[in-house]
Amino acid sequence: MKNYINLSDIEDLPELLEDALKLKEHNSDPELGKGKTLGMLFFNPSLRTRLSTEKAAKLLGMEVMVMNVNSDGWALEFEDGVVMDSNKAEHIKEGAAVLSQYCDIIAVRAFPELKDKDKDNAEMVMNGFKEYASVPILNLESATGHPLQALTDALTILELKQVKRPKVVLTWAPHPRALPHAVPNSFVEMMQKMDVDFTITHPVGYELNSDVTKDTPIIHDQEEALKDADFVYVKNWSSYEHYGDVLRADNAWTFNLEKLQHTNNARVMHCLPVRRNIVIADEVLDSDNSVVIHQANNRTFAAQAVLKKLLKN
Ligand SMILES: NCCC[C@H](NC(=O)CCC(=O)O)C(=O)O
Ligand SMILES: NC(=O)OP(=O)(O)O
Repeated sequence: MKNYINLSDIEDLPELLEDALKLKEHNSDPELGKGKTLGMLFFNPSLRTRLSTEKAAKLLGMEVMVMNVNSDGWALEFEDGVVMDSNKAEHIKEGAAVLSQYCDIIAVRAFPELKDKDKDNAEMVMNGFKEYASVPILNLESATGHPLQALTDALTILELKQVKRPKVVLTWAPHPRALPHAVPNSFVEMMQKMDVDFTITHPVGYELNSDVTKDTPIIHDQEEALKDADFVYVKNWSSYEHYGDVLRADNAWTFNLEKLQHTNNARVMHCLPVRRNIVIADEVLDSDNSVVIHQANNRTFAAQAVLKKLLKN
């Protein structure tokens, strides 16, 4: 694997998932990354991604360097050919090339601004690193995708499913802030690759990018969509059509016990962090149906399997 920026970078998904499961049981490669350095750059906050990826790298024997770019680094310019007379002191051309001298893999988190759809879809930060770095790039959640999260989610469903082809429902839930589409996009793309019966449910106006959802069934009646679900993935996202807008903030779509009762005693998933009693009710998060901590634990092994692939490149 040259980079892990999109799910399309995965060459053999079943093999990658199998390796992650094996690594969870037994750390078979504690020396593979010896003498190699992972550099992680964060343009946005993180708990799980930062710590699970660092842990994964260390389980492979790697050294890890972490930088919060906004607070610690020079502001980076990504536009080509500009006169750099603004507050941006360093161009991605030098920035990525210099980092490539110190790091064997560069990992980057850069959320969208949710103001200009075309700009966010252009993935300027991730693509800037890809173009000007000479080492593999690992996406730690970009404007449009969170492929490490999606790999974790696939791993979690694979481990916990009780029937060969479970019914999986992605349901929108409310949130006070405008959130990105990265997590639902990557989850949708991952479910399309897996042997699951997959449905998306959200209020009218919250359609995701149709280039992502393709022919996945979308049902606007949440109760109907949840019927017989084995897994429910709860997530907020802002409007894609009315780009970045929060169209509604009422609690009619909050995932609570009443919603759970429409399902087949479903396992409830969320990437975290989750706003309790807005996105998911306490009664669900504190129940045995919630697998959010199991999911967060799997982040380490998904990251480890991907880092192995990048190291072997
Ligand atoms: N990395 C996991 C999710 C990150 C982000 N959530 C957030 O920003 C939530 C922040 C808040 O609750 O204020 C998202 O939805 O893409
Ligand atoms: N799920 C996830 O990516 O969490 P963090 O934002 O805390 O890294």
